[in-house]
Amino acid sequence: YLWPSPMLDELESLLYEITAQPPDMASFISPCDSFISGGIQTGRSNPADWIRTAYHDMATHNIADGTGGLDASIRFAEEQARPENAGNGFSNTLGVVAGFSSRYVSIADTIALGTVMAVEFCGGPRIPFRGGRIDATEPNLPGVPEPDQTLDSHIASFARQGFTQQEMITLVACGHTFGGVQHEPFPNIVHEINDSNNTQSVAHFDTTNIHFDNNRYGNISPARTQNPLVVGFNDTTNSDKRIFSSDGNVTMRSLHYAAKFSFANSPDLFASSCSSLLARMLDTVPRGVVLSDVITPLPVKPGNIQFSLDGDVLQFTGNVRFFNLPSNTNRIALLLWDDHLGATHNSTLLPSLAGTFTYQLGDVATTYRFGGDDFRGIALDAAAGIVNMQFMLDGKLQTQQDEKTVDFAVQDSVVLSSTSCFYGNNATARIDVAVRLSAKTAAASVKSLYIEIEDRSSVTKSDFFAVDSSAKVNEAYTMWSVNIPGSPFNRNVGAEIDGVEVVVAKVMRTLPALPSCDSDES
Ligand code: HEM
Repeated sequence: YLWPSPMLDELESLLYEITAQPPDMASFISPCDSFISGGIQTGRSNPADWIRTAYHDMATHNIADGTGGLDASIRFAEEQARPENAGNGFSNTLGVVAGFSSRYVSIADTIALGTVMAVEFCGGPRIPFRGGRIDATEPNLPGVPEPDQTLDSHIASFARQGFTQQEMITLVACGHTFGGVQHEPFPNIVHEINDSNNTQSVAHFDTTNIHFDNNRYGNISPARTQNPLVVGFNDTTNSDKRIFSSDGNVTMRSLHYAAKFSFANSPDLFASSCSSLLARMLDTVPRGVVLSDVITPLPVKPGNIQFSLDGDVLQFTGNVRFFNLPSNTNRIALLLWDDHLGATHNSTLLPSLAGTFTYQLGDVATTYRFGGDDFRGIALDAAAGIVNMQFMLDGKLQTQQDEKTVDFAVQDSVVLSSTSCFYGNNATARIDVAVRLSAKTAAASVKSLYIEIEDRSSVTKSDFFAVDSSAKVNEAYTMWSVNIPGSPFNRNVGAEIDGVEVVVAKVMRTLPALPSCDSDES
């Protein structure tokens, strides 16, 4: 995809700018025995909960009528209360992953991301990730298979979800390499285990229950496995036994004994089968939801682009991240830009404080910031403004992901003014916004400027109240103002530009220390 795209840019960061440090998502699964309320001594782990949550959310899908699928309907209490969703793993999972949703990233996308990360971080393959899932507004119909049901009903259930019998066998094996069955929600399957290292009495599927692995000695051989859904004391609930042996063990043999049987040259058959089937599981969404292409890292990614109009000067700040550049201590890095008057300019890019950083998955980010030594960014002539950026490294223009586009579009139609200020006791702020005269779209969209309060995925908008729309700041911009009563923290100035709603400025981040308005009045 081409930058900018608010949703894909955010998902790309969540997928590739991964560190195991808080507050990143990966910090909850590093190490893989992490659990929401303590470590492995509970017998439980976040990666297992996250993967089971994604499956149970998806398993309501009906391929015939397109209803259900991975749409975060599992967040509704009504779904969690169903017997098919026994246990508190779903609320535990949502308590973590939903925190990474935003106005652009759905909770359903964070559930899918959780599975991608859990599998990859805990020894498994990369699962190709697409974005764009849409959160359901009400619970889905029931439809998650339960261990006491018959094999025929399980085959029918997976067929309804869109998976063949062979795919069912593989997908269950891929999921049940993590975690286990807990006593409390499943007392008919697991007795209480009086073990201070397993306080929640979890009978694990295998001995490596916090790792994705081809458990070659487990599962198909009742003599060798500990899987409580294969060798459980209650044969009615031995669903994995019935599922794994349902084709005479052909699929399980080929997965687990690849080296000995027909897949002699495919030692990673288990990993590759799980990668593609788990991707299909995550991409099983209600009909009509269109997912993006698989998100791969952007080679060049601008970030934190902000403007502040100060008289005739448009202060322009931002940074740019390059992935996996060859190391070069003498690199000459330039930002070039085209202005509204047809001229091209350039400025040397400066190493950012973030510098060079290796992320958890091995991508090396080299980050530069725009502008001078004073950290105020680049002073643009307000009338000339900016239309497009290009980035040049050692004389070579860098391209976007399509390997041909060199332009990175920037909009300066609606920008924050440095005259924004606080009244008296900081209870009220006056936010001044400058609208570019020449921008037809901006002129047309003045009516749709607004202040918004962003709270995770909900956005409350207040219409922009124009105090003085005729005041010209300079030859290029007119000024609009609004008074925000109450705390001005976390307010965005939004605008509709060319029919697309964008956040023009994050008020507090742009102007960390607003000056007092009171001097205006004196
Ligand atoms: C017929 C199909 C299936 C049945 C009957 C079934 C049944 C179960 C049961 C009873 C548990 C114990 C849950 C708990 O104690 O919290 C469990 C755990 C689990 N299941 Fe399944 N499952 C099925 C398919 C799948 C699939 C397709 C996946 C994912 C690809 C999956 C992933 C998991 C995971 C990761 C756990 C461990 C959860 C934890 O330890 O917190 N299951 N399953």
